[in-house]
Amino acid sequence: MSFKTERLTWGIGGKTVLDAVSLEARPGEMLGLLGPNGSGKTSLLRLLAGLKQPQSGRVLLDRTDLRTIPRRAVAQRVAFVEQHATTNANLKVVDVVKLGRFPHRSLFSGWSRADEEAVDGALEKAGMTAKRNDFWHSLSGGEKQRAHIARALAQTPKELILDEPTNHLDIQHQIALLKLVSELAVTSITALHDLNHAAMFCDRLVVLKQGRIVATGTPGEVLTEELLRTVFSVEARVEVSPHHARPHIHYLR
Ligand SMILES: Nc1ncnc2c1ncn2[C@@H]1O[C@H](COP(=O)(O)OP(=O)(O)OP(=O)(O)O)[C@@H](O)[C@H]1O
Repeated sequence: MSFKTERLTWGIGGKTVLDAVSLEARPGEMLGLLGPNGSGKTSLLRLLAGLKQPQSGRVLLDRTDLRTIPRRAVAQRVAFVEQHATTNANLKVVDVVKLGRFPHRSLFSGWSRADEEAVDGALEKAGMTAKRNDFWHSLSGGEKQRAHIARALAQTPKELILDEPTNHLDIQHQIALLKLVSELAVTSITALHDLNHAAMFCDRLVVLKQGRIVATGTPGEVLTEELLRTVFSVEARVEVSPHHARPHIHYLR
């Protein structure tokens, strides 16, 4: 087991945003989190990362209640790239990525070869090696997003939480990022809006509607024409792609 939630409930201002959400991310899988705008994806990811506390229910990390695990121990294994991640200081890209090593370092340890290798590897995987010495403010939106991904990878997490990570990325980098995440030896939970990308790369999908899970399973099990109509309010035809054998959605005009 990796992440598991048990009847997680959270709300704000009298509104229930997440209603008894129970899910499990299996070790090593890429779990896609889908749902229309406002369905609760970001709220759920923030609960999983321990940035919000549930009003009832709990998050388990390898069978241990997340609330009982020290923050530093969580940070050593869980990396989270938020939807609107910002970095204010005008640091170089490499310095931002180095921040990912922070949870692994003690007060007395120097910068190690392992730290250096983690940073170099993360920059490479995120396609940011050529920009390592560029200043943050000189980056495009997509490059900033990739630098945040690199920082998360430098953390060498066992669990990776990504909130719409392909936002701002051109199509080449969207595909490259999703392929990278699907091939990493980590458990990942990724909120996505592009259902065809989710179908292509995720092992399993969880679909939220108004804070409740309405479907869980493989892309082939979940992405039905009926679900597209009732959850996403679109008419579509779903075929098995002859190219990658996953569902492919044709939206109808
Ligand atoms: N801090 C907050 N204050 C008020 N309302 C909030 C807060 N956080 C979440 N909500 C509300 O909870 C609902 C779910 O929001 P959330 O951001 O989790 O949805 P989402 O599925 O990630 O949406 P999107 O696809 O648009 O990013 C929304 O109606 C949102 O307005």
